[in-house]
Amino acid sequence: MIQINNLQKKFGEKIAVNIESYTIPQGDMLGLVGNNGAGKTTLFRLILDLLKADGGNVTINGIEVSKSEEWKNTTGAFIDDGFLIDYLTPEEYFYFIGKMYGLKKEEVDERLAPFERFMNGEVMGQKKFIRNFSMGNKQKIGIISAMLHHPQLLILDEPFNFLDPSSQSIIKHLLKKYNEEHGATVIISSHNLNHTVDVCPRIALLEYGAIIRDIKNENNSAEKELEAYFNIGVEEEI
Ligand SMILES: Nc1ncnc2c1ncn2[C@@H]1O[C@H](COP(=O)(O)OP(=O)(O)OP(=O)(O)O)[C@@H](O)[C@H]1O
Repeated sequence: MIQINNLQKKFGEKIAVNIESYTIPQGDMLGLVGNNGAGKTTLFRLILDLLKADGGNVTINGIEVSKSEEWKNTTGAFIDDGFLIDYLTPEEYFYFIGKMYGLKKEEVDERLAPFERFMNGEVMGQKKFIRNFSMGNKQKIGIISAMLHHPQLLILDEPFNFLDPSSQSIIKHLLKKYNEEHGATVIISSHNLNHTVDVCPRIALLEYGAIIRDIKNENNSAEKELEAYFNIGVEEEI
């Protein structure tokens, strides 16, 4: 379970995150949506202790993320390609990540198998360093490496970015399956409302750093509410 308490982060005078209280129970699949600059990435960085909060805290299973390393073994994340190691090939990178979590080469291979269609023959065996891959393929490498150790908490910032339509569809399916089969908490952010309502039974809408709506989404029921929110003012201004 993730608990957010009075979490605040400012950049100068700009409030990036300001969340009084928010709970994400284990096993939830949560979509974070919000306009550019709403605070999605900053919130992820605070959850992952990549940024120091100005106030408040985040706990994962009761552990305050900034005060312990324990949650790291059971958390996987891909925020941007800064997470990757550019001078390795994807294979070298996957085995390196596997080693970190005590996985043998064969175990890594086994865990890569379900991603075969997602990789579409363009990731493995290319004899190419990660730095020379396209943005879409880097995105794939990052998502897969975040999932390799079967984390109980998976955080992906804009996982559909740079992916072609069929890869978007495959990763939607894989994430849903992962959440269901592993009982893992999965949190994604996205500007793609269709994908978000397709895969996330719960959706948090961020505005100026605050969660202004916590939407239950059953059979795409959140679609209309989200479309109404994101269309506000558009007709008047055009
Ligand atoms: N390192 C930083 N220095 C200064 N301001 C920052 C920094 N990181 C984020 N911000 C500001 O904090 C606010 C929230 O940014 P954030 O990147 O979290 O939003 P986002 O919802 O992820 O946006 P997008 O959808 O455009 O990716 C924005 O106003 C942004 O300009």
